[in-house]
Amino acid sequence: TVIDDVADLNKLKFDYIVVGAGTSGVVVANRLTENKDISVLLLEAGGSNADVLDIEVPWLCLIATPDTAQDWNFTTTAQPGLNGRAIAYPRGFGLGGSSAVNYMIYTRGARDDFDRFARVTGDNSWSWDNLVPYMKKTERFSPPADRHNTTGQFDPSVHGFNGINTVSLQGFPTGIDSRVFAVTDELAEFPFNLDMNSGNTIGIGSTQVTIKDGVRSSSATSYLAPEFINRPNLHVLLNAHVTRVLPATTGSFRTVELVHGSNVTRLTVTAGKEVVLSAGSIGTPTILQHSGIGNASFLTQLGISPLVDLPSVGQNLTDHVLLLDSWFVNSTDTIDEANRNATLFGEQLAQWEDTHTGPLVNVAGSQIGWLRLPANASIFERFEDPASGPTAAHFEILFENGKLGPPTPEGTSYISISNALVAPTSRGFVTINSTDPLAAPLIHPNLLGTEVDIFIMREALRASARFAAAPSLKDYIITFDSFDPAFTDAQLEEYIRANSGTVFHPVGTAAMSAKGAGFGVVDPDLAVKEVSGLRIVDLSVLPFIPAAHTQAAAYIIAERAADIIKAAQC
Ligand SMILES: Cc1cc2nc3c(=O)[nH]c(=O)nc-3n(C[C@H](O)[C@H](O)[C@H](O)COP(=O)(O)OP(=O)(O)OC[C@H]3O[C@@H](n4cnc5c(N)ncnc54)[C@H](O)[C@@H]3O)c2cc1C
Repeated sequence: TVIDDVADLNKLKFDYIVVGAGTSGVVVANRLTENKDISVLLLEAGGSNADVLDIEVPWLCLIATPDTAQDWNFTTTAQPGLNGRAIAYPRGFGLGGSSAVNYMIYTRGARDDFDRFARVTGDNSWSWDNLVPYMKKTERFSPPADRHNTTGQFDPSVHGFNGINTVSLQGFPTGIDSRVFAVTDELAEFPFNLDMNSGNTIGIGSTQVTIKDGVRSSSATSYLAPEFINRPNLHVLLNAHVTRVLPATTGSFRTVELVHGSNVTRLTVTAGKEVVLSAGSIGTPTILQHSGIGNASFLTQLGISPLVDLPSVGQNLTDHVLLLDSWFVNSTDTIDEANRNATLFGEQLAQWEDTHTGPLVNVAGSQIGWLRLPANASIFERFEDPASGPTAAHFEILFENGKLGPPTPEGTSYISISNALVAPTSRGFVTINSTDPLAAPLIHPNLLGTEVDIFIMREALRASARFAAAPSLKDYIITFDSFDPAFTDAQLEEYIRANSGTVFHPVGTAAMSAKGAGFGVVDPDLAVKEVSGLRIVDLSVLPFIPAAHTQAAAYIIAERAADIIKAAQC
């Protein structure tokens, strides 16, 4: 039930307060309110996001951020690894959080990623095998928008078909599909992978997406569908920017302070049992630091009384790096024409509005793949392999039937063969910079901050160039557009630093560690160390970044967290 009058906050009692109605927070609020005797208040800084076309139409995700009403509109600090550029750092603002603005690619990650979580936290319940039930529980694997025959495009045995969030395959064929798959037969370094969500990610396969019948499926449209949001024991307050958590009694942080809408008066509300922070990898450490939970000497310098000295808060920010690359092709059957021809695009949008079919039901990335450096790569002579294990990639390769970005000149057509660095060794931070809790924090993802990261990116581009030279693409690709495959190491590095950005996957800023470890922010049960009444459930808790697009991890962790919280009720 959406609370219309903020004065009602005083009249109601809440067992739990969940801060942030994003990907993870909504899952927790949904699962806890399955028990009608449990009352939950879900607080979201943004609005409802209902009926926003750029959110609903899959292809339009490309313009849903940055600099929009459903984005926090953050900017990073100047990034040394990007030649000093500061870049936009989108985060979803409003119901669904980042799941309402993301690009919908759905990848769980590698078996080794989760097994590493189990290893570093000393808690085997975070292992892949123990999380598979939650992977299936969240997922309703469904037919694609065009109802095409999906045999041979995924492995049904690894999926869930009765969950809440829809996962499907892309729903419109593209002109490059058969060529990309043909290359997996031609070049051994690019194997075919029937289902990258099986635990073994390595290889190239069909992209799985959170799209239901041609429309985005976010945590807001799935876990907050009418039958859930209308539960009498689930109370949702929109436009509620949480400023701090406060100790209700010494050490028990069950009180939340917030401002509502444009009213600057700070309100407080107290949970009977627990507060769950699900404000994401930027929001959660920001709230903690304003609350005096963080590096005590840093907070003192800033003028905030430290209440709990947890120096890991806001540290360990880890993100993936994306570089879009294109090649000229001799076809007109690409997205480039609709990108520059308003009439054609209008027809596609009309088709989507009529039937939720057509090219706009797709998202960028007709196929994706996950690849590793060779075991004898020279970088491993001096540095440890940063990947979690053999099922996890060092870099991703993403294909699209045309060039992404602004319209291209008349008569030009492209294929994109892009790359992401998915085993980064760089670590950055999120820190507050002012005592004003409404001020944006400093965000330093430290993209391409290490020699290992630039090495992996260079080799990823070289792999893309080898892909582009495969027999099935030889007559299709005319020449390079973005970078010359003959570039030297130095030229490639210069090109990468000048053109890379984020894949929007920040994690790790309130990381889990073993109970009693002298670092980290939460224990393996996601309870904040050294306090009571406060848990964190969002991607800030990940100690390492999975080699995958990260939304699936948010759903999986939140499903398990809900069970942890329920078990603690008794
Ligand atoms: C543009 C973009 C594209 C992406 N593409 C993909 C993709 O294709 N595939 C994929 O897997 N992942 C993708 N991601 C990443 C993925 O969406 C996120 O990793 C994931 O959704 C994060 O979940 P979360 O629960 O940690 O945080 P979020 O979903 O961001 O939720 C945090 C919520 O907390 C709210 N909040 C924050 N601070 C406060 C406060 N002080 N008070 C009240 N509320 C607050 C926010 O408004 C938000 O609703 C993308 C992300 C973006 C931004």
